[in-house]
Amino acid sequence: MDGKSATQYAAWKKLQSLHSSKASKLVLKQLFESDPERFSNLSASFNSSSPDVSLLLDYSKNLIDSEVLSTLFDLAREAKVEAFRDEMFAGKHINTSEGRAVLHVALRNPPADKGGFKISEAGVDEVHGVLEHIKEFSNSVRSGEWKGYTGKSIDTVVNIGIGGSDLGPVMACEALKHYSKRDLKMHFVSNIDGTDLAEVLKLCDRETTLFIVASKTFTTQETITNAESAKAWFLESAKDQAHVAKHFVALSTNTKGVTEFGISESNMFAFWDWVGGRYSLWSAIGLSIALSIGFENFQELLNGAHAMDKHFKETKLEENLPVILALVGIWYNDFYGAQTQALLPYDQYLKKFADYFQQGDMESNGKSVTKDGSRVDYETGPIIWGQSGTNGQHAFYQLIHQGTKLIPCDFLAPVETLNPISGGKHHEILLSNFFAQPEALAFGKTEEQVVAELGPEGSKNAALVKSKIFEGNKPTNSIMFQKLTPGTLGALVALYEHKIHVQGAIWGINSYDQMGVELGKVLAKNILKQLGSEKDVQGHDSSTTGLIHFYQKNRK
Ligand SMILES: O=P(O)(O)OC[C@H]1O[C@H](O)[C@H](O)[C@@H](O)[C@@H]1O
Repeated sequence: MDGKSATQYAAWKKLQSLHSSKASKLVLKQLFESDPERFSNLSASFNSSSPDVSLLLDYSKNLIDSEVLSTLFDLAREAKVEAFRDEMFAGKHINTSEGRAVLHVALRNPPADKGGFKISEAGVDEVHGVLEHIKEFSNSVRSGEWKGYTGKSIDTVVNIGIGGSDLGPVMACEALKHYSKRDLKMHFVSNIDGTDLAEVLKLCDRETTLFIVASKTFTTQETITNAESAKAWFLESAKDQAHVAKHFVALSTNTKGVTEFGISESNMFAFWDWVGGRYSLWSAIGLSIALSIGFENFQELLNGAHAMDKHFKETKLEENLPVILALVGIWYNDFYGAQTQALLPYDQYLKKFADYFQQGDMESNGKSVTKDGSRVDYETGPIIWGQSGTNGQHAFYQLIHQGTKLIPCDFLAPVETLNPISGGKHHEILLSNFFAQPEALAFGKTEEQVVAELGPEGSKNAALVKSKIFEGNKPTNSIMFQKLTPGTLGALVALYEHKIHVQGAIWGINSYDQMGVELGKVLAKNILKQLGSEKDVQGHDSSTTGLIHFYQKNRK
């Protein structure tokens, strides 16, 4: 914490020596054989006041024993994870490079008289007012009361935003489609590539479309350009600028930018600089989610996240789900040299979950200097990737099972499906795969088993035998939840948010800035200016100049 290099911790050094002395002995098959209670010893649960919102985390299929695990918890204590967590909840400005608090937890915090945490920071007392605004507005659009410029109700919503102003709403709208108002079509435009907007506009009617311009800063080139083009498209038939008020709303912290764009303050949903873009789906940025699933469901999403916040804040480290995920992740990331972490939800509604946490995790913990500016001499944030099961099985699981890389995987699945078609047959098949894959990864298939299967004749082909061996001992976490409700989704997202927080705390980095996205933006602005100029491009290396010349020569 506070910029301390993780390698200085005694527990870190002990983990290094445990890895050197034990790694080859941490064999899942033997670990399970030697401890019949391994599952109950190495699983933990999260429960909330809502019976539907609960999670089981089975972390027994990890390359850990009690000594490794207790040393990992020692590391968390030495890195003062609990104090750092409490500082976040108290509103301390833990985003030190930008001098900001980090308070996405305040966005889902109930009022203090209803059991909420006490958080003192400017703007926190405005949270419930903005939620009220979201409620009124989403109710009026959903009921048909909100009318477009020709008096028709809204039937299409286009969210224009990128990064955190896109990925959260996209992921949550997809995840909660079951609860959505089907006659309100939702579209998301993010890319500056004109194709993104052009293809969506083909599906829209100017009289019945609502555009949500979502941008924390309201300066993001992609979003402002897309929003301007959408406004021009709208005005082609609406003509009168005054009609914009019926069809454009903004979600932002930048009132000046919003009003300059031509959206009145009354059509603006505010949030605050202590909400990071990748942590903003709980804020006004979630307006499209509230429009899609209704405000009550949106509130349930917040409640589920708050329940996880309470769990994270109040549960001892050894039973604390985000802490366990974080520590197990560090064990592979920093001691086994694993580069990536796969998120594999066995729930089609969660197909965007890994995409969402690519930004959540990689923008947060993709850092190489500690908070005090020292270069780290260990690995920080993992590469996050994945897709929904069983599709992934037929694409990339081969490499996880038999490739040369160690890929820790998190498997997630609901006990109950929201679509029990064909008498529940699909879900049983889905879950049988969810159970089978971690089992196969952990225990593999030995040469003896392959030989027995192939028989004496088939086994004469030694290469074939080798190709059919599964070494096993591949680590996984399995997370089960009752069914994908808004509350469950809230809890799951908050679980991974806090995992990221704990890892960042141990690595001593600032998980809450994103300076690494700036350089490319600045260079692109400069090149854009040069592309429009008569003069030859200046100041680039020969590769960049060559590419620009190629483009200039061939553009029509
Ligand atoms: O919401 P905006 O201000 O438009 O920002 C959109 C995105 O811009 C940048 O890429 C940041 O790195 C992201 O964290 C942010 O979510």
